[in-house]
Amino acid sequence: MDSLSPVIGPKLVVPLRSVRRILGPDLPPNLNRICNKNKKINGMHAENTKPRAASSAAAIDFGDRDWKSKYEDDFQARFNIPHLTDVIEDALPIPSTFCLRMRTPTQDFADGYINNNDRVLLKVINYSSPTSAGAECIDPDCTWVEQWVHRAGPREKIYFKPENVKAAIVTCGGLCPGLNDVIRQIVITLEIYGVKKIVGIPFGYRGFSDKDLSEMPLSRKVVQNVHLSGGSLLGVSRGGPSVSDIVDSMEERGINMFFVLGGNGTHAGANAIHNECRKRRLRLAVVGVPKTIDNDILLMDKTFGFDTAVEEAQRAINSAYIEAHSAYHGIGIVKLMGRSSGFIAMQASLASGQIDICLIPEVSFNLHGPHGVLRHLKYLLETKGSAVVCVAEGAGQNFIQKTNAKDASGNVVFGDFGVHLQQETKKYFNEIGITADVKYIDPTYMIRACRANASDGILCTVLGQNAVHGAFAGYSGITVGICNTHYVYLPIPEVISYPRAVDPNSRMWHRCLTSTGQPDFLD
Ligand SMILES: Nc1ncnc2c1ncn2[C@@H]1O[C@H](COP(=O)(O)OP(=O)(O)OP(=O)(O)O)[C@@H](O)[C@H]1O
Ligand SMILES: O=P(O)(O)OC[C@H]1O[C@](O)(CO)[C@@H](O)[C@@H]1O
Ligand SMILES: [Mg+2]
Repeated sequence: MDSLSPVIGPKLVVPLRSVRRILGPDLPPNLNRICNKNKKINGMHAENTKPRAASSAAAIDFGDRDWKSKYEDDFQARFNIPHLTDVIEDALPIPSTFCLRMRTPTQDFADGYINNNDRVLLKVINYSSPTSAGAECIDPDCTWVEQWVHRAGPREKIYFKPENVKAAIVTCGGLCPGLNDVIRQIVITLEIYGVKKIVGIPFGYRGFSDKDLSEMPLSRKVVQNVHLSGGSLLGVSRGGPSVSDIVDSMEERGINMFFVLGGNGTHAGANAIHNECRKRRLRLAVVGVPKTIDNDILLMDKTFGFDTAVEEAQRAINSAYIEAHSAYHGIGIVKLMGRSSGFIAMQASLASGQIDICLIPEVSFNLHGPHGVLRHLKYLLETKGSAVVCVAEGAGQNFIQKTNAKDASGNVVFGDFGVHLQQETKKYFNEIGITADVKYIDPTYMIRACRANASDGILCTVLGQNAVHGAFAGYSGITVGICNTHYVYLPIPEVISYPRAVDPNSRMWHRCLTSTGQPDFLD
């Protein structure tokens, strides 16, 4: 991507020079900030996933009277959801075997099927100006452009005979509250369609290659109460066999419906598996369910487990607050998950109202110096007597020695900034001769192992059901999500082209700053 190209909204790339051509050299301050911010974010996440190659939006000529309709057509093509019939022309639909159990079905009460042409609007704010807070614009005038995505749900026609289906479920990456709820709902919904052969692949993609691991037969009876505990009934792992080995194994096992629960990495794998299946012309549906406690998947309102994490984090924050408040010059530090995205830290800080400083990977800060975090802690002790800090795990990595260590999936292993901050805080107050009682709480794995709360329980239920509806409808290479409170199907590449991050220019981050009252910690 042209390093001068700002990303104004997700992946809508407008070359900066064309913005400048229209607006002149002086960009509105907001747009300037957007440009700078995105350069920073793209650089920061380069290790993980590269931003998608500039789409045709990069070549938009705003002088063209039809640019808007061309953009909308391009968007529609990008968000088209792949279907088995794209490569298997003779795949014929049959009437759905899914029906709601009504003792007295009436004509008025439709079967509840979704029309294939139903769409959901992805963006709902019509920004009147690029300078409007948090504006996501495509052109310099911030013209309203419609971006429609496919509505999820059961279809009247299906592309699999339930008696011929062997469905497999896998959970990959780290744990996340709600995994069991999704597994449970997939199994229950498959059975309602009439599927008898349902298996779990143990310990992520590794379960396809490790000869000691055997498939776990699944049924409503097996999964009935799994949602009452956290973790994954199937186990999780990072790393594993190659895509072609996975597809070989699926062919051997006779799997023709594959449900993949995981984050960005898992979805990259799922999409590669889908492409390999297409290459082999297999009648096999691959459907993802985004699992990321960090909430770092693009375009969705949220991912399951995130709400639970924010809720559970309150206990740690409250403990840190009580410790800090009860000590003479107490400072509480809480570290929360978020490798490259500070959503949990931001939302947990907002929810608690007890945080004085929230540090996230997306926003740079100084530790030392007249405007640094430590100096502000001193001010807080002087004025309030105590302070509570919430840090996302990916924050402040520039202060820590890099190790080059990677996990089995190739993700960079981070240093512990929470511990570093604790040590630096102690050292700082020691050096300036002020008493400070520093307590550090790292609740990350306790949070991740929780069972889903009620709101995540509902989200998991709907996502699990829709994953099955999507597979039966013949879609493959898709994932399910919630956009503007409606459930949708999205093509996998569009949601994983880079990890979703907190926008430092967003209303939500501004609200967080308003709530904590923290300065910007920059010189
Ligand atoms: N680009 C890729 N292509 C194929 N498979 C991949 C790719 N990236 C990751 N994977 C596989 O996906 C699985 C999970 O990846 P990863 O460990 O990154 O977790 P994740 O899905 O991103 O979830 P989390 O949010 O917990 O990190 C691993 O088995 C890994 O080998
Ligand atoms: O220690 P593990 O299992 O590799 O998982 C840690 C990672 O998982 C995540 O929660 C994402 O699932 C990250 O925030 C974190 O870095
Ligand atoms: Mg990952």
